[in-house]
Amino acid sequence: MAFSPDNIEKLARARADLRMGVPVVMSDGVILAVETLKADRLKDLCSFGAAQLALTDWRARTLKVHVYDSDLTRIALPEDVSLSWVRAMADPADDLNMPMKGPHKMVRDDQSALARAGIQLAKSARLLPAVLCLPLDMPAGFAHQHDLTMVDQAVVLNSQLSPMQPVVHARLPMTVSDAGRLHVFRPEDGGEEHYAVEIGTPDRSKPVLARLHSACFTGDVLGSLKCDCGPQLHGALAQMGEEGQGVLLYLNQEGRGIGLANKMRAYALQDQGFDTVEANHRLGFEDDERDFRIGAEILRKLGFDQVRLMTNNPAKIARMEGCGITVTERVPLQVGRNPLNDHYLQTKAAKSGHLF
Ligand SMILES: Nc1nc2c(ncn2[C@@H]2O[C@H](COP(=O)(O)OP(=O)(O)OP(=O)(O)O)[C@@H](O)[C@H]2O)c(=O)[nH]1
Ligand SMILES: [Zn+2]
Repeated sequence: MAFSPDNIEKLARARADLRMGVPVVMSDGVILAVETLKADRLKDLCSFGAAQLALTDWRARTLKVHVYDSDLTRIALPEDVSLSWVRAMADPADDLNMPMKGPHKMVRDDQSALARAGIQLAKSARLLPAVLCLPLDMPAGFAHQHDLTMVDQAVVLNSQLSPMQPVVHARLPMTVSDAGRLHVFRPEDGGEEHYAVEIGTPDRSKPVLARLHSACFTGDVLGSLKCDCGPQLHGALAQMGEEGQGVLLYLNQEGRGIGLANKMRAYALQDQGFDTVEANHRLGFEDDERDFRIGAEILRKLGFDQVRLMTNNPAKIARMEGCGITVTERVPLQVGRNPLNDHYLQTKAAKSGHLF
């Protein structure tokens, strides 16, 4: 292994830079995340050349802005651009008070890869999916001059998974079973850790009762009534305890992969009357941004390739199968319906195909 950081390690650095508001240089230019943009950096960026604001197609639809690049849109920054204008374009919090933010000058050349990679990096940094981009002729020189991290655009766009490594496991007696064991997995790029709770010693040659649980701080820890996550987490563990074996992956993919801050933005939009899917779209996200390769890889590292999957979500089954895990049976997990999450569960059934 080389002493210097490789391409995937540089991506992890770039994510940290974006979260601090520091620009990141890519193969075709430089980008800045809108969420962490500071006024002086916006001014500097504009002094270097004609910068653009890149938003996803979903955000563009909410703003009624034309989409020329299929999955994203690029808007030339107006001459009198201000930090508050840039933020209002990216963050839907004030859409209802301030619906019109145009007219806009669209960028329509075929150089959209920088914007696409920038948005993808912002998403993986769990920020709003919106970036400022400035195309550059000599990006390496620019990176060197300003002491910025430089990443390969193709590596961002390929979204290769950083391999998950087992860090440690230890016995964990729980109320549902005293034969519990917690495994900690860490991606090689130092990113977010994920956990596996193994109950009993399941036979690796047979399908294991499994649950892929996505973190929900509000539901799992606080007992939120807006979703069914807490009861699903505890219900799944209880069933594994009764059967004497099973594996529950606790995946840190909060908010279906958009992060807790963005999930709370979505909750604020839900208080304005939008449903769970519409709220994600107004923020510029797909309705489900989770990467199921992580769960599949952890299962394989634990020695499992066949599961009896506890879920109501057929898309989860398809995505696990797509990642090479055989789902021999769907085990329904219908718990925790209450008057405050009834509409949320109905929306999941109507729009995401959940089976309740
Ligand atoms: N973006 C967003 N995420 C939410 C919302 N409500 C819950 N979540 C997240 O949704 C995830 C719940 O996913 P899962 O319990 O795996 O649910 P699922 O994919 O619908 O499928 P099941 O296996 O049937 O539970 C957690 O990460 C929650 O934080 C919401 O309104 N918006
Ligand atoms: Zn939840």
